[in-house]
Amino acid sequence: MFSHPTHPFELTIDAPGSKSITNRALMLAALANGETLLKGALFSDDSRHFLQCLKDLGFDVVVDEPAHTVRVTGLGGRIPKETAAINVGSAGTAARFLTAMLGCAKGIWHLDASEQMKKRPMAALLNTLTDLGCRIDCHEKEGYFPFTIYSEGITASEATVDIGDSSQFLSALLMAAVMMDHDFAIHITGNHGFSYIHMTTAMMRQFGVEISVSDDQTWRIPGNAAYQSQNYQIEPDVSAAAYFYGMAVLSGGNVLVRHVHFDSLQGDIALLRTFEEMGCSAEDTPEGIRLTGPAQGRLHGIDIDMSSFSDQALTMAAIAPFADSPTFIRGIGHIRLQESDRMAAIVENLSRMGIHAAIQGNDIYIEPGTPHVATIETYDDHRVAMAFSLTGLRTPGIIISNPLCCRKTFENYFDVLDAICQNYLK
Ligand SMILES: O=C(O)C1=C[C@@H](OP(=O)(O)O)[C@@H](O)[C@H](O)C1
Ligand SMILES: C=C(OP(=O)(O)O)C(=O)O
Repeated sequence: MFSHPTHPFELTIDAPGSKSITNRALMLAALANGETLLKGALFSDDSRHFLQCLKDLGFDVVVDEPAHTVRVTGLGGRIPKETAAINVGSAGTAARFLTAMLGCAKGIWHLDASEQMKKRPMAALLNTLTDLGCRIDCHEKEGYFPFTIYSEGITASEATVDIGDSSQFLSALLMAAVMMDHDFAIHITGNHGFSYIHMTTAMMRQFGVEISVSDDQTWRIPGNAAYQSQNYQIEPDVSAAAYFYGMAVLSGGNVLVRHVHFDSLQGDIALLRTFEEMGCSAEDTPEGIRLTGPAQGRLHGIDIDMSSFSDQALTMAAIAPFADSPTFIRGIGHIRLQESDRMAAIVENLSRMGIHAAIQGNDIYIEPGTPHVATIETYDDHRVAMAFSLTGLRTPGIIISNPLCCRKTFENYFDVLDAICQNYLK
């Protein structure tokens, strides 16, 4: 439950390590040859599952949580065990990346997941791996977790994958393709934002593998490619930082999140440019970006394609009612397939607060208004919980049901929020 800020926020704060970068770096480190030290790693349910999966596959992984580091000893593309059972929890990244990695490795692999992840799409990736020669037995429902992969390794030289449901399918295959010792090409079908694919190729480059792309349609990975072990600094999570920046937007104050910069690998950084268009100002200082919110009543609605930073659709939806004109969030149809049906979660929770919002195909329309007190149904979705905590800053008394679901990517978000609020709320 929240109450009204008494004065604008003036905040300098740290965000946890990036989930997307941590889980990519874990995969790249495991496939590199030798010891990689990851600094600034995230420790949350998603990365804890990835770490446990690597251990269950036999990798030597040493975690130092207080130091935010992980040491991974990679075996140059080899998996230590020939058969293993892993559980990816609710992490889409672990689910997709490790499925591709094991599909490329000779062995028998049993993969299980949380009840939430069992409902999320895997079929496009499983179809591609089947086309490449793997046998995959799904144990509950065709195209979903849990399943067993029987792989003899991959000898084919090209594959096609449909990324309409998730760009993680392509990211997974790109990173895993380095395990093959021949040239490999991946073609895509389906539409999806490319920001996370660009993150993948940028990180592959940082780990020493250069791949070529034709028209964002075909990716070629050279047969002699190999990841290099190294010391690697993980960026803070911009998707998590967005909730702190949202506090500046709604309180009219300013918030600086340390080490967040506009040259981030993370596409969600585009949210800050969007906030600028809505009336905020952003300054990239050596310490991090400082966002200053507009004076009360000066926040403008926006018509914005968020397909390449759709994790922030919920943040935008929580803020949009306070704008002086309607907001259109476009190109986000795929968020129906994430931790919850996020389009439905937006409309349902806004209407509980008396705000008119409507789904129009792949877009959402939100009218300005004054949200009233309501209980937010989180559907066990961390972003629903964290995003609507922002609405609570302007609508005292909002209740977030099951706030602990934030543990997926930001374990102590509500403790941090509480500590912030002590200074600003009456
Ligand atoms: O590759 C990644 O790290 C991610 C890709 C996106 O998922 P989709 O590609 O399924 O939209 C994003 O929503 C998710 O939080 C992280
Ligand atoms: C969609 C998300 O996660 P995942 O990596 O499980 O797809 C998310 O973090 O908003």
